Amino acid sequence: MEGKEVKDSAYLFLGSIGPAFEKTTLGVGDKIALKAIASAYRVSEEEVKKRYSTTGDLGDVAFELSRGEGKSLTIDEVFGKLREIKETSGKGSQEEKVRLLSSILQRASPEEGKYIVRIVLGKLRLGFGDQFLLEALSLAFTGDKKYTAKIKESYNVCTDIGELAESLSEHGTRALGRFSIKLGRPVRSMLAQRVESFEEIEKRIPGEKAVEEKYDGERVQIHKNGNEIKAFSRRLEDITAQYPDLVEAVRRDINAEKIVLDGEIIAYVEGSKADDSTQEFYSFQRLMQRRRKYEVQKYAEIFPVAVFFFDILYLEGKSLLKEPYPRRRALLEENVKQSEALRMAGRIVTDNLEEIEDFFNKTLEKKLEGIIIKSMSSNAVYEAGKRSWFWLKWKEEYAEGMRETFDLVIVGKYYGRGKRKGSFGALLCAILNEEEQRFETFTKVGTGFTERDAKEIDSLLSEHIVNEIPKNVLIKSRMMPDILVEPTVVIEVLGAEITKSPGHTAGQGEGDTGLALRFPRFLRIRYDKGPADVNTVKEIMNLKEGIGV
Ligand SMILES: Nc1ncnc2c1ncn2[C@@H]1O[C@H](COP(=O)(O)OP(=O)(O)OP(=O)(O)O)[C@@H](O)[C@H]1O
Repeated sequence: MEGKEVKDSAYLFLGSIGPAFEKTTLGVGDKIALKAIASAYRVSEEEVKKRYSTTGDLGDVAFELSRGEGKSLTIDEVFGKLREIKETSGKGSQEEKVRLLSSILQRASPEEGKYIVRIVLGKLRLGFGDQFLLEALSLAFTGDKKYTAKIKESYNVCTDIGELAESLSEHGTRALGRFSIKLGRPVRSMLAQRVESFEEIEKRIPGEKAVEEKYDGERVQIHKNGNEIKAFSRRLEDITAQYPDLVEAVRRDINAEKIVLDGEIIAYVEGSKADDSTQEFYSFQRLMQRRRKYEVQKYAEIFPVAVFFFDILYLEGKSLLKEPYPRRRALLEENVKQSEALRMAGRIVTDNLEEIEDFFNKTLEKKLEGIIIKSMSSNAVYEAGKRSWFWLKWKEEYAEGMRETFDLVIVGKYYGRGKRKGSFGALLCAILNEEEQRFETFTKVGTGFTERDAKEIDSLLSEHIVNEIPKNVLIKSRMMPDILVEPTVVIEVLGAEITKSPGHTAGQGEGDTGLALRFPRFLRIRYDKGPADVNTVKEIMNLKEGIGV
């Protein structure tokens, strides 16, 4: 077998007549298949129905009814006929599909008839999937199974199984590693590894890293080739028809002629009033309302979406898969003109874990899921189809390992930054060191407040503002808040994890690192408690040992 025959049979093995990203359904349902079987084997439709109700598989029915009259078919014949069936459309197409299917069944052996019926119905179950086929290709065209992993790597980039098989049959192992991204043929998405603890982030990606907002929607790879725009899902399906609004936005606002962008589609509305800096991210369920065949336009208006781009894979004829992430991000920024529907994933670049924590807390405030941490290293290429250590994911639920509440006293306040400038930012909170009789900072709380809470806290604090750090408070200069207050107001906070931190002073003794509470969330003001009633350093140390953090 060679060339085109290899290509076509690779598709057929996977029960299709083309690559996953092309629309290959034949438009044949049970009704058409039933009629074709009846006509091919000259039995009544009733007879076919009866047998179908006992076997539950029209392929088996064809096998039973076939009298073995047909000679063997060639791959070329089968493939050609199936393509013809697919392309028949319009008036009278149902009858034509019946006729075409019937004619090929007449010429098929019983076994062939069985599989042809299953393929046209999209129900081929050979009991093996892509992986098995890749192994078979390795054995057939390199003489050894050991190349399967390498073939799989190529398959992540060349997702057209037919093209891959054909190329292997012609060039053997020389075909490997030669594939690149091509317009109209999506590569498999790069995925992120999960880390088990916040510290692991630093271990996996030491030093400077990018931290991006993580959107919970639908992964999308957009291919623009002049006026032709296509959108592919993570499973490589063509989802262009579902998002006419995004297609239009790409046509209008992306100037590059040939470009491939990677991002996440999310149900989203930008704050509409001038003074409104809010962004509204909606649930995944809401986005799924857009997954429909009919009334697409109407639903596009009811459920507006935006795509948040975080990568660029191809630009004007050149693959960017081997370019490092910082370079790709720079090119992405150059080529995406932001609009309401086309956005860039929000991010910071930092080597400071506390900043990452702050950024994470802010993403939760926006009702996002978490963060993706990305390596800035020069070898951080786009690893198509891989769960890569160049990308780490950290979600709220990972931080929920420990959930305890703490009573803390407020010693300072930070203003909001950026868009939230001047407004309520975060509170610097402390616990009591009984031995030293002072308050030592333990965490910075920036989430969980309603607008009313924020106002109430502001008014309570207003009476206690001071110009210098009070004598009974220990704050590191790097944590200096915008406003200092006497330790008076007590709040209850939910926290996830106690860790060592160079920024906080709680229990630091002679050393330089104190204890800190990670992922704090404001619960309520404790009017009933005074500063002497807050948690003590001793209690926190016991708790830390008790839970073995
Ligand atoms: N800024 C971003 N960078 C990379 N991926 C992002 C980003 N924002 C959202 N994502 C999405 O987050 C997904 C990973 O998160 P999550 O663990 O929630 O998804 P999953 O489907 O459960 O796992 P995975 O996709 O890693 O198999 C990515 O596949 C991608 O679709």
